[in-house]
Amino acid sequence: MEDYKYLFKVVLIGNAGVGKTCLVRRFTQGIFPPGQGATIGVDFMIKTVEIDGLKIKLQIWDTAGQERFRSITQSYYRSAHALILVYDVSAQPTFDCLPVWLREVEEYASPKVLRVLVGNKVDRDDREIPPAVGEAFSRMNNMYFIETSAKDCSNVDKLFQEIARELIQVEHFLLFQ
Ligand SMILES: Nc1nc2c(ncn2[C@@H]2O[C@H](COP(=O)(O)OP(=O)(O)OP(=O)(O)O)[C@@H](O)[C@H]2O)c(=O)[nH]1
Repeated sequence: MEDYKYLFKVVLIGNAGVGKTCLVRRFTQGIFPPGQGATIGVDFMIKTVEIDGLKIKLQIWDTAGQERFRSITQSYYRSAHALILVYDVSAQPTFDCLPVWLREVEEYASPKVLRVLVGNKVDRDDREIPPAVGEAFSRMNNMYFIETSAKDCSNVDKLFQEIARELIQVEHFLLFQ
C-alpha cells in the first residue's frame, strides 16, 4: 500500500502559453522543459509532499489552454480539490481573460474548491501586470494569490506546498469525504 495520508486533485487552467505545463514539470520533475509544445487535452502528474510530517499526494492535472479543448478540460473541474488559474504577467490578454475562466469555474467546479490565482513568468523584464493588480483581482474574487516563475523556479514549490497545507485544513478535507 502506498504511504500517504491524503490524496488531492489539483487542476491548472488558464490561457494557452501562460506556462501551466512548465509549472507542473518544474514542480514534479525539477526541470524547465525546452520547446514545450501545447498541451493536447489533459495530462497528469503526481508528486508527494510532506506537510507537518504528513505525506500528501498531489495528483496534478495540466489542462490545455486552447479553446478547442475546452469541453474536455471542463469535465476535470468537478472533482478538483484546488484549481490554479494561471496568467502570464507579461501578457495583458491572459489577465483580461480571467473573468471568463472564473465563470467556467463557477459553472463546473465545486463551490468550495480552493481557488488560487498565479501570475507566472515573473523572471521576464517586460512585465505588463503589476503584482498589486493581480493581488487586487484575487482579493475581489476570493482567491489565494502568488507570483511564480517556472523558469527560475521562484515560488513554484511554495505554490503547491501552500495548496497542500490549505487542503488538509478540516473544512476542505471534509467536503470530499
Ligand atoms: N520566461 C518564462 N517563460 C516561461 C515560463 N513558463 C513557461 N514559459 C514559456 O512559455 C511557453 C508556454 O509554456 P507552457 O508551459 O507550454 O504553457 P501552457 O500554459 O501549458 O500552454 P498550453 O498547453 O497551450 O495551455 C513556453 O515557451 C515556455 O518556455 C516562465 O516562468 N518564464
